[in-house]
Formats: sequence, structure tokens, C-alpha cells
Amino acid sequence: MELIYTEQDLPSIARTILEYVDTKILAFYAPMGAGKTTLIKALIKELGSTDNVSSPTFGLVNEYQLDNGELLAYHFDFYRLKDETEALDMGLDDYLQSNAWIFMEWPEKIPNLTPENMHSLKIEILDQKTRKLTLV
Ligand SMILES: Nc1ncnc2c1ncn2[C@@H]1O[C@H](COP(=O)(O)OP(=O)(O)OP(=O)(O)O)[C@@H](O)[C@H]1O
Repeated sequence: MELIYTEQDLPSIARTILEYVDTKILAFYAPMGAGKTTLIKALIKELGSTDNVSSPTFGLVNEYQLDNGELLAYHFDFYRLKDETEALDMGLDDYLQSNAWIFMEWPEKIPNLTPENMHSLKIEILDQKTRKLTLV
């Protein structure tokens, strides 16, 4: 699926993505500043959490909950990952088998990351305000 959007379209883009996907593991491939974190923020909100979403700065992963305390999602940013071993060491395989949503920024840092049940979202910058999303 391909979608072209600006920031004001994000709530409806998030809804469209959530209707399209049939698994909860989403990998975001995009250059710096394309809007990975911004899109994940819209998805978390659409999924019903009021948690603050920002790029994980410590320990590579953020955890989000629903307002009733239930675990909703894990948000990874692999940008600073040294190598794939570090991902295994942090227990990535266990996270992937959890029943939570999984949002991953910079998945290209883990070339062997190809779980069958993963959707890929590629974001391209068309101009300052406009992005093109390709979701498979
Ligand atoms: N259509 C759009 N969708 C998302 N962000 C947009 C859009 N148009 C402009 N922006 C701006 O682009 C920036 C995207 O920043 P964001 O941190 O989400 O990118 P990122 O891909 O997560 O970057 P990084 O890899 O550095 O973490 C924001 O400043 C946002 O306001």
C-alpha cells in the first residue's frame, strides 16, 4: 500500500495502517528526519495510549501502556546499536514473541531481522511537508 501524507493527515494515516496490518510487528525504514518517531506517536495515540512518545534514548527501547496499565507496545530505536549481537543480548527475540505491538526504528541495523510476521514501512521525503509511505 502507498500513501502520501502531511502531518495533519497523521491520525487518519495511523488508522489506515492499523486497519491494513495483520500482525503487530512493524519495522520503519526511513532516513533521518523522515518522521519515524512522529508516525509511531500517531499510532500509539490511535491505539489508545496517552503515553508520551519519544525516540528511546536509554537502553534502545521504550515501553508504552494503555491508560488502564496494560502493556501496549515496545518502541525500539536501533540507530546506536553496535552490532546484531547487542540486539540478541537485550533479548530482542523475547520482545518479538510478546503479544505487544513492536515498533522498530533503524531495523536495517539488524540485517538478519526478518521475522515472517513483520510488516515493513518505508517513508520517503517528497518535500518539507510531504511524505510517501510504502507499507508491505
Ligand atoms: N508528513 C510528515 N510526517 C511526519 N513528520 C513530518 C511531516 N512533515 C514534516 N515533518 C517533520 O519532520 C520531522 C520528523 O521528525 P522525526 O523525529 O519523527 O523523524 P525520525 O525519522 O524519527 O528521525 P530520526 O531518525 O532522527 O529519529 C518533524 O520535525 C516533523 O514535524
